[in-house]
Amino acid sequence: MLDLKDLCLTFYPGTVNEKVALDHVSFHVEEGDFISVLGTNGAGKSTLLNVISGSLPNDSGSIILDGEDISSFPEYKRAKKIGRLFQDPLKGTAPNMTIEENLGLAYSRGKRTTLSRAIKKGDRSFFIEKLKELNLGLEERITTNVGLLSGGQRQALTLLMATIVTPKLLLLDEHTAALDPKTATQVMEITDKIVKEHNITTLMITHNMRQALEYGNKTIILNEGKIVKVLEGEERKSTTVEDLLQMYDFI
Ligand SMILES: Nc1ncnc2c1ncn2[C@@H]1O[C@H](COP(=O)(O)OP(=O)(O)OP(=O)(O)O)[C@@H](O)[C@H]1O
Repeated sequence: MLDLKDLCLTFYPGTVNEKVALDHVSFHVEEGDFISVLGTNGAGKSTLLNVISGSLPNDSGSIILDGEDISSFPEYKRAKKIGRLFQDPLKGTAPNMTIEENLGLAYSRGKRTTLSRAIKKGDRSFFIEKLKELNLGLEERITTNVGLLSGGQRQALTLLMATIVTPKLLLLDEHTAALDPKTATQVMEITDKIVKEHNITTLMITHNMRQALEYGNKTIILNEGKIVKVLEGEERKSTTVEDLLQMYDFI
């Protein structure tokens, strides 16, 4: 589904601030893989997701998504295939628009349309069904402005918006890190349910090692812009948080 081939990116090359953020990253992601991405601060995790989504240009290498080389596509074109969530629940929604309007825009992603046309007759009942699945009572608040929602409610809505048209790839950049532990667990469970139901190929950055092992089918560890460990199958099943901490000590 996703092939990363020899991706490189250096910030401020040739200066005293030169920083190699991605160092010949090659990796193959199978369709339906749900991969947790670990690594110390500055390891290159967000840069990797930024390069895949097109918000940062890579210096060299290529990105093949669903058989298509998207390396030269601008970010807006990739956004038709890639859903993305950030740590900040304020990103990804329009606060002065209602839940319904936000969902309408997300639902018409990739189509040239006006807001009034984005929300068509009959969509409301579909949106209400989708909101019910979040189990947060948002279906009762469809005409509420998104700016009035809590961080957790907003993050769950952003997740729904990113997946209401099933993306080829979902990129989650510490999307539960800013939430309190109970809400973070709730949003993580909603994420897992949506990803599994639609078999969405997903990369999820997290600093939560328990979460990294509990969710998804593979874990990769980045260090200094390189993938230094891939955990899957039996090895991943038998890996504990303590094992991961030890791995961090050795990288
Ligand atoms: N836009 C940028 N301009 C310059 N340097 C950058 C930029 N983005 C990232 N970097 C640098 O590249 C390196 C990798 O950063 P990145 O944000 O990808 O790390 P990370 O693994 O996501 O870290 P964290 O866990 O702290 O979020 C860091 O040294 C960072 O300072």
